[in-house]
Amino acid sequence: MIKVNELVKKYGGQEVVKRLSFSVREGEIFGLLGPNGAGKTTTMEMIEGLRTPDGGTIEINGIDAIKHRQKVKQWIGVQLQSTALFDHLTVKESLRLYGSFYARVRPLHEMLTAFQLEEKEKTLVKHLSGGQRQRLAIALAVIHDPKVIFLDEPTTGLDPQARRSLWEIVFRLREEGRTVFLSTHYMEEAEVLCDRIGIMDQGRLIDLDTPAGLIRQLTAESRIEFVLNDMTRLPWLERLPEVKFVEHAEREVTLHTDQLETSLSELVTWAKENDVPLIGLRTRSATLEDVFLARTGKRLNS
Ligand SMILES: Nc1ncnc2c1ncn2[C@@H]1O[C@H](COP(=O)(O)OP(=O)(O)OP(=O)(O)O)[C@@H](O)[C@H]1O
Repeated sequence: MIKVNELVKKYGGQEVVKRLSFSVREGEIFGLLGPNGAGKTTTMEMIEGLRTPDGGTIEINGIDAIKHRQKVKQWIGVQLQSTALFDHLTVKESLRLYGSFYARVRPLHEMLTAFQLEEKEKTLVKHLSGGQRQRLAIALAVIHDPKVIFLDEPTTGLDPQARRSLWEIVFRLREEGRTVFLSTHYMEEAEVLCDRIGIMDQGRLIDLDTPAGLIRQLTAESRIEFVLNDMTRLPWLERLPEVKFVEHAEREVTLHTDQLETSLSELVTWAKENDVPLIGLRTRSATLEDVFLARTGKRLNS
């Protein structure tokens, strides 16, 4: 659906998007994940036709999106920043106004229902909650029934409940057969929402895969943690099957393993046979946060 090849953007001679190449498949939710300043917005806005690239090509639905901006525009929907909405219009008036820009639009009542705004149709935009504003901003972006929808950090600043309600809406966009291209700096959001994720840092795409695929790439997949009373037992733990190495901070022990189930069942059997209590036993599997740390050397939300 979208093909980007060797995309470059410079500001004042400095490259902020560096020969980026990737594809977004039809009907998927694709996410760009990266810290502030990684170049996500610049990349999205070049694809949307709002900024002109300094190099590379962009294809949308088989058409050169740089040469044929107008043609491509009808297929795409771009979520406005919620600050760009008109505060003194009601929800209904906003939908009517944006609808008037297009020859063919989705019916008003359908939009109000789909975006859970039925009860707010007569409310002024300035009186909406953060979540309602975001839902309206997305409704306005899909009023002309586009094939591809761009959402730039759609849940930034929302509380967990409003965030979840927005995720439902994004899933529905995919169910309707649309392609969703979003950016986020929330790990959990990327993991729950996206079919595939491109990790972006300093203008480059450093990895691209499904969330599970990214996590699988990590060697030390899982950890088993517990408190050990008798530290003389430590050498036995190192010999347990599939345990790669053992760390400890005072009596808090961490076993690193590629095969969580095998190591865990061997550990429990060994502990029972030797009457060793495993205090506060718990397991932890790798997350996208670990992937990000391993690939970039830094934490995303620090
Ligand atoms: N119009 C501009 N003129 C000059 N520099 C810019 C402009 N827009 C962005 N930049 C710079 O380009 C880099 C990438 O910015 P961009 O907004 O694309 O990153 P981002 O990943 O979307 O970050 P954020 O999550 O903060 O929105 C940053 O260093 C930013 O300061």
